[in-house]
Amino acid sequence: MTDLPGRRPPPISEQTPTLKQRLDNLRHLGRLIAQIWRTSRPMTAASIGLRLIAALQPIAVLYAAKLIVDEVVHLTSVTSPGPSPMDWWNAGLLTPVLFYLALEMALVLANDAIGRATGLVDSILSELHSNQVSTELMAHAARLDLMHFESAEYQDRLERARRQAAGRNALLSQLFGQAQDIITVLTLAAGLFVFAPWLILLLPLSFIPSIWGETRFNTMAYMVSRWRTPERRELEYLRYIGASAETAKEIKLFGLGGFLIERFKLLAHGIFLENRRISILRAGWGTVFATISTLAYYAAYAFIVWRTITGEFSIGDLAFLSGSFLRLNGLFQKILLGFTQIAGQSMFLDDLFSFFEIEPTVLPPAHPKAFPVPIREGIRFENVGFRYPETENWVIRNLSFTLRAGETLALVGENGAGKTTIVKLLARLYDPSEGRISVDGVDLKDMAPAEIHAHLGVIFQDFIRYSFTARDNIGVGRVEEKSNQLRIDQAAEQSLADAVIAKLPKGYDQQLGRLFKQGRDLSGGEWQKVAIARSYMRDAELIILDEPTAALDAKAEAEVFARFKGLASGKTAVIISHRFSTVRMADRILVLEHGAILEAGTHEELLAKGGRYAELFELQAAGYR
Ligand SMILES: Nc1ncnc2c1ncn2[C@@H]1O[C@H](COP(=O)(O)OP(=O)(O)OP(=O)(O)O)[C@@H](O)[C@H]1O
Repeated sequence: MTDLPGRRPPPISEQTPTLKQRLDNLRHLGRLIAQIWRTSRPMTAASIGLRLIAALQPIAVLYAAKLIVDEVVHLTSVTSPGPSPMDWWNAGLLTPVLFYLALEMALVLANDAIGRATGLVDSILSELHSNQVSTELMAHAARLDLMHFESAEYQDRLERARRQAAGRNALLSQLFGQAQDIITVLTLAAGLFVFAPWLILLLPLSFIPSIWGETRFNTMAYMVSRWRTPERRELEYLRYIGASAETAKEIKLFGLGGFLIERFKLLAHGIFLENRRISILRAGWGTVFATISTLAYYAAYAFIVWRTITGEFSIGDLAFLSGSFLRLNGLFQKILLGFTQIAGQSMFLDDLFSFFEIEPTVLPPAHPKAFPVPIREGIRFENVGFRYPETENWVIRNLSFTLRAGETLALVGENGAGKTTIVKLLARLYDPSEGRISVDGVDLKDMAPAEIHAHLGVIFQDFIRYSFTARDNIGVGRVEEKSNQLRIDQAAEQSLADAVIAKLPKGYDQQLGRLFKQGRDLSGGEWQKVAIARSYMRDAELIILDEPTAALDAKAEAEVFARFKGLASGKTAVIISHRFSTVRMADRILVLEHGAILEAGTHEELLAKGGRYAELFELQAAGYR
């Protein structure tokens, strides 16, 4: 098997990742933070700043509570100045306790406000970040080769990355929240350490088992999700064909609903069972670990109570220490679980960032040459051979021919003969595995793909039916000119799309397709005319129509071609068609078989030769007699 170019080994094999691999994945957090920072510096700074302030609040509140309790205890032992609060106030006895109460209230109020502000900043930042990831993802996908989109492995990776683009929002808050909790823990631990240093030793007992459990179950969940990507993609696909406008007709007529549902159920059930097993294990062990942690807390509590009874701690100390210990215990668990969750999430981040690591292989050369305008000699294939990545078979081998400047060349051949592949090579969507393709002597590899594409007008048989307006459907053929109505009119006229648009209630402003409200669907042939108009938007030196007229009726086809010939006069053109009425209009015809040329010549020459072309032509003509 040939290896996929631009590929790096899958980050994690079918085995559970080692500790080193897990730590390795943590490096993605740096990239994530950089990405968040790129998204919005002020928002990121605000989120961090607010959390820093909030981190100090718990110890401050606990300490205020301790002061209140100690003051109350003290007040219970003083001689009462009178029965009413005013007597106490006038005697100046209430000032400290009221001050502490006001302090605690202010701290609580401030914390509430900061919490809300943080939530607000985070939710805005999350949305911005999610948009940022999506745009970076689309921008990177646009840089990749066609090869990447035609390979199942890359589709899996793209799918995983796409899921991460939307699914990592919680990670942002979690990451920053983690930093906040760590600061809180440090302050609380410092307080605890001052009063009862060795109480801290009890803490690990309460959190270590939970950490172990969480790490394990996170990894298991990730591995299941990773192994199951192909199945999940199939589920998505089944869901799509089972319930979408494009497929409804055929699914209904073939009565495939039940079949698809069964297939979906079978696949979904397998994934469900695995997920359920992990959930049950997680819940069971979670209960055990939570019990251990509660036991540790009460052991510490009993100790503090005893020291208070013996008079070593004040009642305020008791409140402060038990409060600190409780919070510390909870926070420790939260932080460490947070770490394992973050580590778990960073495995998913690997899916996102490893997609960004895929590099295009069809690259512009260091010193790209310009596409020859106009083409003077022609386009030459010299001993071209091609295999699709990861396949053994040569789709094209030893192919040599010249597409002369100004000539219309038709490619004819059975399904799978390699016609579309030749077009992909001509457009430098792939580079040949062997041999060379040149335009006026300049190798295609010496030109930047974008430069080549700028001089091509290509319409593939599986062209896109954009759910845009009619105007944009044509205009995107050349985005810079998409508001140039004159040009759009011309392109529409040349491709006969003008009549299609004239029939639409809103003309050029009509939304096409069934995807959106008020969209209007077109017939196959009408879509094709719109698609051909798109290619006419370009000042193409080379026009390629890959089965452009398959859905057109005979009259429309004759007309489209008459115009095409008019438009293509002086331009070099390639037509792929199974219709001989189209093919015969070409200046020259290449008959392909298994990626090699079987016959070549004009329609008349090939008929006179009495070879394969004549045979196929007769076969089709007989059908009309
Ligand atoms: N992305 C791909 N990966 C692997 N093999 C491919 C890929 N695309 C096409 N092929 C194979 O290459 C061969 C030639 O395909 P191609 O699409 O060029 O044929 P074609 O002559 O255009 O056929 P048709 O008349 O049916 O459109 C086929 O056997 C096909 O299975």
